[in-house]
Amino acid sequence: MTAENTPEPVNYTVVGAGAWGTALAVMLSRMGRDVALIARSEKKAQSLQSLRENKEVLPSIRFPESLQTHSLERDSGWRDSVQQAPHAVIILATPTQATRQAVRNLQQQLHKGHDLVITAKGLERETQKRLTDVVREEASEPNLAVLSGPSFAHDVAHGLPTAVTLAAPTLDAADRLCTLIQGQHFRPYASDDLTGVQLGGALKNVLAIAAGVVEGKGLGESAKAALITRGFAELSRLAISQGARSETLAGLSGLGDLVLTCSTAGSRNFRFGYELGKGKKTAHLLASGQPLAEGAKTAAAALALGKANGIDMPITETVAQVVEHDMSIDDAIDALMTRPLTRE
Ligand SMILES: NC(=O)C1=CN([C@@H]2O[C@H](COP(=O)(O)OP(=O)(O)OC[C@H]3O[C@@H](n4cnc5c(N)ncnc54)[C@H](O)[C@@H]3O)[C@@H](O)[C@H]2O)C=CC1
Ligand SMILES: O=C(CO)COP(=O)(O)O
Repeated sequence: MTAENTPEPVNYTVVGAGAWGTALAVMLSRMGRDVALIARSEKKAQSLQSLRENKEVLPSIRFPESLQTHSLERDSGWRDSVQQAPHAVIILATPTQATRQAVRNLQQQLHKGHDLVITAKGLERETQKRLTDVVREEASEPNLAVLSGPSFAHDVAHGLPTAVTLAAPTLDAADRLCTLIQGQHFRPYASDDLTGVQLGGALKNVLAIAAGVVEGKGLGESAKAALITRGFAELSRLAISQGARSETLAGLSGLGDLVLTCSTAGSRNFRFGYELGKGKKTAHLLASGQPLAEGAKTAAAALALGKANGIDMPITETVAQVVEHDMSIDDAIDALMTRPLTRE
C-alpha cells in the first residue's frame, strides 16, 4: 500500500474511567490501537497512569502500553489530538445522568465526521429523554451511535467472549463502526434501531432491580421467570410505542441484556434490588456507597414516559414506588398480584 492510500489512523478516546470505560479502553488497546482514557479528575488520571490498572473497579487488569490516561480537568494535549484528528471515535462511558454535562465539556472536540458512541443505559431523569436526544441538544455535529447489550465490564476486561449491538442511524454507518470497535473476543452486531437499542438497555436495568428484590426476598424461581417474562412484555410495549422494532427488543440489547442482568448478582442493578428485598431502603443504600444502579434513576422516568403514552407498566411502577417512596416489599407484591386479571 502506498503512502497515498494508507488510511489515516483513527483517534480513539474513551471518556469516563469507571468500570465500563476502562474495560472498553483495555479491549480496544489490546488490538494495538492507541487509546486515550479520560478520567474526570487529574488525580484519578495520574493514579491510573502510574498503577497501569484501575484498582477500584477492575483490579489486576493490566493496561496495555498503547492505553494512556488523561483527565477532563487538565488539558495535557489530548483535546488538541481529538480536535485535529481527521477521524476520532469518542466513546462516552459516563453514567446516564452525567451524559449531558460530559458532552458539554467535550463540545470543542465533537466535530463533524467524528463518531460519538453512547454506552450509558438509562433515561435522563428530568426530561425522560433518550441519550441520543440529550446529546443532539448539546452537540449536533458528530455522528451518533449507541453500544449496548449483555456485557459485564469484568467479562470484557478479561477478554471473555461478548456480543453486543452497535446502532447508528443507518446500517452502513453501523457496519463501519462495528469494524472500528470490534475486539478479538468482542463482537458487535450492527443495527439501525437507535430507539430499540436504547430503550432495551434503559428498561432492563429497572427490571433487574425487581429481579434482585425477588431474590433478596426469597420469592422463588417461578416468580423470577414470571417477572422476566412480564417485564419483557412491558419493556416491549413502551419501546414499540416509541418506534422501536420488536426484533431489536428480542435481540442482544433487549432480551439478551434483560436475561443477563436479571440472573446474576454480577449486575449492580440486581444487587441493589437484592438489598431492597432484604429490607434496606434506598437512602441507606445510596449513603453506604452502593455502586451505580442506573435503574434506580430510570424507573421514575420510564414510568412517566409510559403514563404520557398511555402504556401500562406495573412492574416499573412498583420499582419506582419502592425506590423513590420506600413502598414495603410486601405491599409491592400485593400491588402486583391483586391487579385485575388480564390476557397474556
Ligand atoms: N459496568 C458494566 O458492566 C457496564 C456498564 N454500562 C453502562 O456504562 C455506564 C457507566 O457505567 P460504569 O462505568 O460501570 O460506572 P462507574 O460508576 O464504574 O463509572 C462511571 C465513571 O464516570 C465518571 N463520571 C461521572 N460523571 C462524569 C462526568 N461528568 N464526566 C466524566 N466522567 C464522569 C465517574 O467518575 C466514574 O469514573 C452506565 O450507564 C452503565 O449502565 C454498560 C455496559 C456494561
Ligand atoms: O449493563 C450491564 C451488563 O450488560 C451492567 O449491568 P449493571 O449496571 O447492572 O451492573
